Amino acid sequence: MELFQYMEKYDYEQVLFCQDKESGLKAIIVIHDTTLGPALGGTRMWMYNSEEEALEDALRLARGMTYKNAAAGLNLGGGKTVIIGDPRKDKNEAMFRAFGRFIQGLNGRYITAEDVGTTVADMDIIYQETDYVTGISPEFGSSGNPSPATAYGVYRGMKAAAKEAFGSDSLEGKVVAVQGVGNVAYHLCRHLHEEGAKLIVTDINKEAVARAVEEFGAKAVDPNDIYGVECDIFAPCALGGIINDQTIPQLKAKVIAGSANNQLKEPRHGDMIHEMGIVYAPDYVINAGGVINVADELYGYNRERAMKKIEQIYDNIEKVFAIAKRDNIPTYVAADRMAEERIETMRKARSQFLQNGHHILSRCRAR
Ligand SMILES: NC(=O)C1=CN([C@@H]2O[C@H](COP(=O)(O)OP(=O)(O)OC[C@H]3O[C@@H](n4cnc5c(N)ncnc54)[C@H](O)[C@@H]3O)[C@@H](O)[C@H]2O)C=CC1
Ligand SMILES: CC(C)CC(=O)C(=O)O
Repeated sequence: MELFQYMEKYDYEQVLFCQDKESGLKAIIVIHDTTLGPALGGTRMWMYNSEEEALEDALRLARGMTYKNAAAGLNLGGGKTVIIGDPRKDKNEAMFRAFGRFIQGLNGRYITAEDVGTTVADMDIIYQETDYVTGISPEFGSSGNPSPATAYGVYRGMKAAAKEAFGSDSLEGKVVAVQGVGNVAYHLCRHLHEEGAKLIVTDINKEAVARAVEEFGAKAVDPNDIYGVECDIFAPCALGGIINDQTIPQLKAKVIAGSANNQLKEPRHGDMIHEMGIVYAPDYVINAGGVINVADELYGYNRERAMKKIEQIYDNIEKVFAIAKRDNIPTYVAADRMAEERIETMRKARSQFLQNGHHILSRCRAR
């Protein structure tokens, strides 16, 4: 990849490669856009096959956060980190301390949180080195693990998508196929089970599957079979790129609504599902519950206030569907339009000069 060419094409601000030999830290922090405020996005730890693959993931995820934060109405820009390594084997305290120091060096331009492969305990270690971390333990006045909040937002957004597809937002009796039953999807399955939905689940982790089968009466299928199962709703809750040339022909669902980031492998796959009449709830709009929850920490965390905002994901998804209908475009394009309009409006609103704490006249600065 020609990095600068790619950065120019999608308007990335900054890419930071962080290395610490002693702890084995190899991290890539990407700040995509800070028009709306500091870049906030989680840290993913994953066993990437190559540095190129890690960089591509970080770049895509960071840009997704710009759109997610804008569409959710947050005064935050977009960024993300990936750490190269196996979260089950390669973590150590020094690694997250070193990483925390790199974040502190950015002086608030980037704020982190959990993502796939990182936990509240990891964030607590990072917190020892930097203020710019959210989703730490509640005893520090923080919001804790963002996954239940993300799950609640996905549940609300799924109801809005069901209303669009089936004429009612009730999920009772609906068959939902869930791919990946990790941190977010476990809580999502709980909401769905409580409402009377029927669950089909898969995961590469057998224990995660067994828990969903036991607690929610879910039916388990092999990971490769989840795309083609008979269901009303497909909920991708594992990794990205799963709506692609191979999986689309298998899909039987009328709705796609799940927590995974970057679900469409390429934009054209969004066009394909649109043409098939599938109602797609754009990933970064429906999965914003976690970031809305951690962002509330910037004001002094208040769970009630955060949950009220997460409820509104239902309305945000409806707004996206309305734009898509108005402009006769696929929902993923409508979501981009909604996010981009907000960023542009705010960019213009902020174009006037504002003296930011420092007096511009040197004789006044001295006082
Ligand atoms: N945790 C959060 O608050 C948020 C998570 N997301 C996204 O939601 C997705 C899930 O996140 P978490 O639940 O936090 O991660 P997680 O790591 O707890 O869960 C992901 C699950 O997917 C499984 N998985 C991985 N590859 C799979 C495959 N090919 N087939 C079936 N299962 C597979 C894993 O074994 C794991 O159980 C990710 O894409 C993440 O970026 C988005 C917004 C917020
Ligand atoms: C997990 C969130 C707190 C932030 C994030 O990285 C996301 O929404 O993908």
